[in-house]
Amino acid sequence: MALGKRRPARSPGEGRRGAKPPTAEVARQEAGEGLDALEVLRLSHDGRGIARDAQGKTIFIDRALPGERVDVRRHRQRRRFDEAHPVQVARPSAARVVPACVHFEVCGGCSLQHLEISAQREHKSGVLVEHLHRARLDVPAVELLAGEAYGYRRRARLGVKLDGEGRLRFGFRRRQSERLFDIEQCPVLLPGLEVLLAPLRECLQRLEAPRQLGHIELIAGDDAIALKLRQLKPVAADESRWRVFAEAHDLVLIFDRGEPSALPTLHYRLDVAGRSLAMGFQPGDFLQVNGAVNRQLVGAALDWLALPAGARLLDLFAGVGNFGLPFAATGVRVAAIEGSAAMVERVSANARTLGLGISTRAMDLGQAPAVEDVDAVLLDPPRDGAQNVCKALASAGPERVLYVSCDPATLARDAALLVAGGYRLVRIALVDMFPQTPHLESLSLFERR
Ligand SMILES: C[S@@+](CC[C@H](N)C(=O)[O-])C[C@H]1O[C@@H](n2cnc3c(N)ncnc32)[C@H](O)[C@@H]1O
Repeated sequence: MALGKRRPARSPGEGRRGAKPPTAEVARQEAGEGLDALEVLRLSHDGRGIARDAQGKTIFIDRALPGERVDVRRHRQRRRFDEAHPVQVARPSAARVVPACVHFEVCGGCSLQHLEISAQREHKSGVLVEHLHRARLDVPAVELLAGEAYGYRRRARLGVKLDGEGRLRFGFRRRQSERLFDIEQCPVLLPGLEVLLAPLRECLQRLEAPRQLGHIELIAGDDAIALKLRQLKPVAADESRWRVFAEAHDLVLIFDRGEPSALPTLHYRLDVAGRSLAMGFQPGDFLQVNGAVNRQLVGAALDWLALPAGARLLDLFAGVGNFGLPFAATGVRVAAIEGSAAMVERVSANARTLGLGISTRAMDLGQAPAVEDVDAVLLDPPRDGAQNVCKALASAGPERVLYVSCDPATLARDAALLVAGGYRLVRIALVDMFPQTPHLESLSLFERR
C-alpha cells in the first residue's frame, strides 16, 4: 500500500527563493534510497507506531499500526529516538481502514483515522490502564461510553491567514506546524457545522480586509449555531457582509473584538428524571465537545453515584453545571465550585431558569475547598488534574469520589493519592469523547475501603 509522501522537516532556506539546487543526498532519497524496512511493535500514547531499527534505536512512525511492516523515511533524528513517516506499508494491519477525511495526512487534528474505531477504543483503554498500573493501582475491567465515530464535534476554531503571496488560508494547523492548510471537509464536525465550511470560505474570499480577522469559531447548541469572529479591527463593509451571511445561514453572529461584550446564550439539552433540562452556556464557556457522549457521561455519573434525594454532593470544576444541575434535578443538594466567575453566574442563572436549588461559589481549586459534610464529591478538572483537591480528599474525603478526567497521566497521579488515603478504585470507564484522535476522557469511581 503506497502512501502519499510527506516532506521531511524543512531545513533553513529550503523552499525559499534562491534555494540551492538538489544535493546528492536529495537525489539519493528521491531514487528511493535511504528507506528503512521496519516492524511496528506498538502504538505510542499519541497514536504513532513504535519500531526499533537494526541498532535498537526507537523510531516513532506517523500513521503506522502495530503488526505492520513499513518502509519509512526518517524526517527527524534525535539522540534517543528518530521520527519517520511511511513511504509504503508493505504488510498492512487488519485494523487499518481508509481515513474518512481527505486532509488526514496533513491535518494536526485526528491522527488515528487510519485505525478502525473499536481498535482505537481498545488502544485508549490500554493507555488508561497502563497509566494506572504505572502508579501501582489495581484497575477493574474498563467499561466503555461511546457514540458515533464521526460527526460529533460541536465546536471548532478555524484559522484565517493570508500567506506570503497574499493567498487566503482558511483551516486548521498542519501536523507539528504552526502553518494553516486549506480545509475542504472535516468529518468529525457535526454535519450542521461541516456544511458551513465551503460557504464560509466563499464569504472570506469576498472580504475587503481578511487580514483583520484572527480566527473563526463555530459553536453548536441544540437550539442554534453561533459564528464567532475574532475581529482585530472593525471593518464596516466586512461586518455587513457577515451580517448577510449569518442571516442566510441562520447563525447567531458574534464579533469578538477582544473586549468584554454582551454574548448570546445557547442551550444544550440533558434528559434527567423525566425532564429535559435546557443548559444555558455562552460561547466563551467550557463545553463538553461531544454532545451525545456527554449525555452518556452525565447519565453514568447519576447511575454510578445513585445518590438519594436529600444527599449532599460537592461538584468541583463545575463549568456551567453540566453535572451539578442534573443531580439537583434528582433532589440531591448540590454545592458547585468553579474557577470562572462567568461560569458560576451561568450555573446560578441555569438553576433559576430550571427552578433548581444549588449553591455556587467561585474559587481557585488549585487550593482545596472544605470537603466535610458531603456524601460524595464529583470532580472534573482540566488536564492538570486536581492534586491539592485529592490530597484533601485523601485525608478527609467522603465515602465516594467520582473523578472525570481528560488526562490519564494526571488521573493516575491523583488516583494514587486517593488510594494512599484509603480509597479503592471500584469502577472505571473509557469515555470516547474525541474519536479519531488519541485524546481520551475517563470516569472513575473511588470508594472508601
Ligand atoms: C473539564 S472542564 C469541566 C466543566 C464541567 N464539569 C463540564 O462538564 O462541563 C474544567 C472546568 O474547570 C474550571 N477550572 C479550570 N481551572 C480551575 C481552577 N484552578 N479552579 C477552579 N476551576 C477551574 C474551568 O473553568 C472548567 O469549567
